[in-house]
Amino acid sequence: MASVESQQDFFEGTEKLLEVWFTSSDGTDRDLRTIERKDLDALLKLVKCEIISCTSSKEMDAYVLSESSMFVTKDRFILKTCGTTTLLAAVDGLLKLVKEKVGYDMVMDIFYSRKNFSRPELQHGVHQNFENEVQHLDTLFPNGSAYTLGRINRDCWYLYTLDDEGVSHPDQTFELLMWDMCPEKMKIFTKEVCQTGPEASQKSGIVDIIPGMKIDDFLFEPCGYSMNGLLPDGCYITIHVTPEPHCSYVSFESNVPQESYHDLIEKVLDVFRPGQFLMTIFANKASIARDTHKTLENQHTIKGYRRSDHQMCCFKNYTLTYTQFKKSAKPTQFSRPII
Ligand SMILES: C[S@+](CC[C@H](N)C(=O)[O-])C[C@H]1O[C@@H](n2cnc3c(N)ncnc32)[C@H](O)[C@@H]1O
Repeated sequence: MASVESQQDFFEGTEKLLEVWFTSSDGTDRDLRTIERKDLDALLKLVKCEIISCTSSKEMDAYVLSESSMFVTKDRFILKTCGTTTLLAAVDGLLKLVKEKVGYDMVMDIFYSRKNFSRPELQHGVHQNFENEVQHLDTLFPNGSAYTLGRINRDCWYLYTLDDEGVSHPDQTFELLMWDMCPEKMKIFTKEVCQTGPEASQKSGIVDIIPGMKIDDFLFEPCGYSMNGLLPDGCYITIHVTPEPHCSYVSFESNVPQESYHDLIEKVLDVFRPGQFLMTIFANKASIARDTHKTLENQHTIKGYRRSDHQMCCFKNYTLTYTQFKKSAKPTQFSRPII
């Protein structure tokens, strides 16, 4: 069996994340889950990934993919893919498929986002830079808006959205993207330490992040881990781990509504112990998370981490907080000698 250290191939853990909300002009009741499996497989072929497994709750079908995850509800489609997948190659096909097979004729809202890649030159087509991704999306959505948050010469996060009135019922998305991971924690997500996804979920403490989840987890050979966790009322969490020390990365995403994400953040940090992380919280006006940005504004430290960046954006219907933290072991040097 190859060891993790010997696997020197670079893997881009950073995901491309697409969320599309659909509606119909005639108000008829429709359901994206009526799309047939063969059509989903064909769509994912365009992205260069495939379905590994599927679990369902009353409100959603959740798929673990060879490169991350996909979630399908009545009116929302989420596709999250990592590596060198070509996610945006599927958007046009998705819109046509949904119109033809489901009958939705309108996009209510779209969110495309990602962190900056470690090795953008390895990406294919439009994914090598955000400007090209935006140009591509602009051909499909005449009213799209594109943003960059964070430091454009360091770590940043890109967003494309419609900035319309959009989704009116409570909606929120919380993401923690982590890198420079603790090597000991990462070992758990290798076949040297665990044999299966469930063993890795148990040993790492992932099962305890939110008790009572219906978990679908997978441990890759020789390393790498993906999971979807389903909760009541259409809530989910999804976690993806790239444990290779030279490119370690973990993502956590959830739509659980919380007035404060403080406890959840601490639990996730305890499980993974990243060197650095960035966090985004989207909440619309109807969400109980709509005021989290107020608490986060004054939060300069979290459990041994110090804030390095913080921004807040107000869209028509959503507020978005972007914030970045680093392990605060070394004091920050405020001045530099002139050389
Ligand atoms: C699919 S997973 C999770 C990726 C995720 N976006 C993340 O947060 O890191 C990627 C990890 O699994 C490993 N892996 C092993 N076999 C793989 C395969 N067939 N496809 C994708 N990743 C694989 C990669 O080397 C990497 O460590």
